[in-house]
Amino acid sequence: MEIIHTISALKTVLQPFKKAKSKVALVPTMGALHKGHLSLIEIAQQHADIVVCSIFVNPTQFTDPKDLEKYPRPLEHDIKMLTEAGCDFVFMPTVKEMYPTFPKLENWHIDLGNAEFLLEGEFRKGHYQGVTQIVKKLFDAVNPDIAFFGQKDFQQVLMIKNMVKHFNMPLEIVSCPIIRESDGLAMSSRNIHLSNVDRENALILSKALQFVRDNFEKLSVIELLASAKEMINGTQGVDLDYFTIANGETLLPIKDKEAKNLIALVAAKVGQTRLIDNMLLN
Ligand SMILES: Nc1ncnc2c1ncn2[C@@H]1O[C@H](COP(=O)(O)OP(=O)(O)OP(=O)(O)O)[C@@H](O)[C@H]1O
Ligand SMILES: CC(C)(CO)[C@@H](O)C(=O)[O-]
Ligand code: BAL
Repeated sequence: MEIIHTISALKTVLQPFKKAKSKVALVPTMGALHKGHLSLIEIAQQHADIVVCSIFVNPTQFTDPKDLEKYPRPLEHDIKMLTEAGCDFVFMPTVKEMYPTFPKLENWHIDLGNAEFLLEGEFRKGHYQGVTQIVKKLFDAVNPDIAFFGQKDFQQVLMIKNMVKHFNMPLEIVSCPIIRESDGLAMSSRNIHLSNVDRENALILSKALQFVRDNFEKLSVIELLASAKEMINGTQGVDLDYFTIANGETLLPIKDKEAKNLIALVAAKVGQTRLIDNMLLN
């Protein structure tokens, strides 16, 4: 695996593959890799000839400076994992490489639709402008044919698809299943911050989602939401931001269960760590 730090070096190494019409995949990450990330690499390998993984902790998508500061950066571990996974290139730029005027921020604003302001967008204001700003730069640097994202960040996939439409970018966006620990906790780089007690408490998120999925036919939306919120609010040390059953395209809460493409989404602070999770319902 080759490690690349600059956009120009990346373009140079990828050029022969483009010329040969090889299919190039991009898996964007912020590092601190776990099996969830590796599953994206594996799926990318099944769809493309060349897989590029980017590792970049993007400052413009963080709304909480403490969250940015303490974001884990175990680079050697990440390189070892990607090498073992057979990834072809890892792109690890500096902040200056991606944002030449940093700390002065570039102007960036695109219309991502109303869903930008819901759920994560409500609790992390401006988050999806920062996400789409860096993902556009990564797409421009790699020029991939296909890019892979996790369903764990469900709203992020929607926002990136909207960004791709906005710029008419000729690439395919693939959403990949959530990889969980054996007890149900969704894998996340931030899980590393959980104490033993937090780790135990965090299970209530996937349990509440599973409850909703298991009882979706039996109970009304009101009953499902009441029970799920009761489960979470009844767990000490867990502070719920939202639990919703929403339309998977608009992210608006549903009133009845008739529609297709429904999803339950949750975000909560467990101890000092904010976690998100979701499950498709039909
Ligand atoms: N458990 C998981 N299963 C599948 N994909 C995942 C999982 N966790 C993260 N991903 C995906 O990996 C990509 C990179 O995510 P990122 O580097 O932010 O990791 P993360 O574990 O989501 O970290 P955090 O949630 O703490 O920011 C994203 O597309 C994300 O959705
Ligand atoms: C897509 C992404 C790499 C952009 O920084 C990030 O939001 C992530 O890891 O999900
Ligand atoms: N996994 C989404 C990136 C973030 O939390 O900022």
